Amino acid sequence: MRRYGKDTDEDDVRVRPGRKGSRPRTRIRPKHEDAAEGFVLTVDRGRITCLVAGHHVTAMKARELGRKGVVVGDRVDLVGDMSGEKDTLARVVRVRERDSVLRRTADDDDPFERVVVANADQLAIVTALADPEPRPRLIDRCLVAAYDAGLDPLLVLTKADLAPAGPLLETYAPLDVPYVVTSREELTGQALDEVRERLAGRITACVGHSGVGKTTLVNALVPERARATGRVNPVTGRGRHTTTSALALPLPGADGGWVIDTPGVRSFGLHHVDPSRVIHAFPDLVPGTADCPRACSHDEPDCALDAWVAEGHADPARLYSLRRVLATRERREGD
Ligand SMILES: Nc1nc2c(ncn2[C@@H]2O[C@H](COP(=O)(O)OP(=O)(O)OP(=O)(O)O)[C@@H](O)[C@H]2O)c(=O)[nH]1
Ligand SMILES: [Zn+2]
Repeated sequence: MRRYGKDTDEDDVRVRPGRKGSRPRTRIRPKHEDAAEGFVLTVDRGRITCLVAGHHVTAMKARELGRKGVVVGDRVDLVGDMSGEKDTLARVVRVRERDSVLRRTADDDDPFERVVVANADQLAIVTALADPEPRPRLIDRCLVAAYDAGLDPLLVLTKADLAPAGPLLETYAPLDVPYVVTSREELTGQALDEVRERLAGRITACVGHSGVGKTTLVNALVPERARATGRVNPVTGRGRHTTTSALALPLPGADGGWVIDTPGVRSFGLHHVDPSRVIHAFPDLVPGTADCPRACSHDEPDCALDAWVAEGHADPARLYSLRRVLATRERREGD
């Protein structure tokens, strides 16, 4: 049977002369069953670089995705030109369900959330011990963001050649946050191995204030980075203050894993954070909230935790630390 027989009203179809090989458009949208799976490495001005079957493919968002964002760490389905050759573009047609979302707002009054990274399971909070001076409130805010997103925090204290780590670590001891201390000189030796161990097999987002040595650290972890960045983002020289968009880099080694470098943050807005999720990062204190008033922020006079801790059920330093990180949700000058 001929599909476009003369006896149908196809006569009404005007075929433009000179358009060889043009076919009438089908109204049925393809279901993209043949879509390939990709992992988003970076997003730069609408260009999405994905890892697809071992090579880099540049893609755009398909219109059917609407306003749904695509961020680094997303697992996506792609169709179109998957050759990865220069000037080719594929289309991202689906974003798979995310295991986690790390969000931030530009500041606390800003209701507009930005998803920074998807699917990470660890947040490395990179802080220099000097130059720039450590900012405990920024660390606390990153901790809250990690707790809220369900990521395991990891403190990475850099520039140990400039100042000792002791005082800062004392502040964080009651929080039981794992940490590593590094300095540039050690980035070939044991400190680096320690970082590697912590990162192996995981998807780790790195955040930190600009200039703390995040890029230096990531470059040490991923020696092929220069090549990788050259391929992913030729514009970026990756010198000082040049990290402009988040970038996922594969960790060498048998366990694999990803490290995601993010642009330096000056602040970490926490408009979106729900205190009832933060308490779950303090499982030892959770039983003490049984008698709290409804929707207790655990940072208010009626909070039942004070009495419970006073009865000896938990270390007061833990409650103090919870309160301290919760208090960082309130904005202060310089955050
Ligand atoms: N003394 C000392 N300097 C370091 C160390 N690590 C990095 N630096 C220096 O600190 C400066 C900033 O390092 P980067 O790695 O570019 O910092 P960054 O955090 O990636 O900065 P952004 O790209 O702005 O986010 C550079 O001049 C580094 O050479 C260290 O362990 N000790
Ligand atoms: Zn409470």
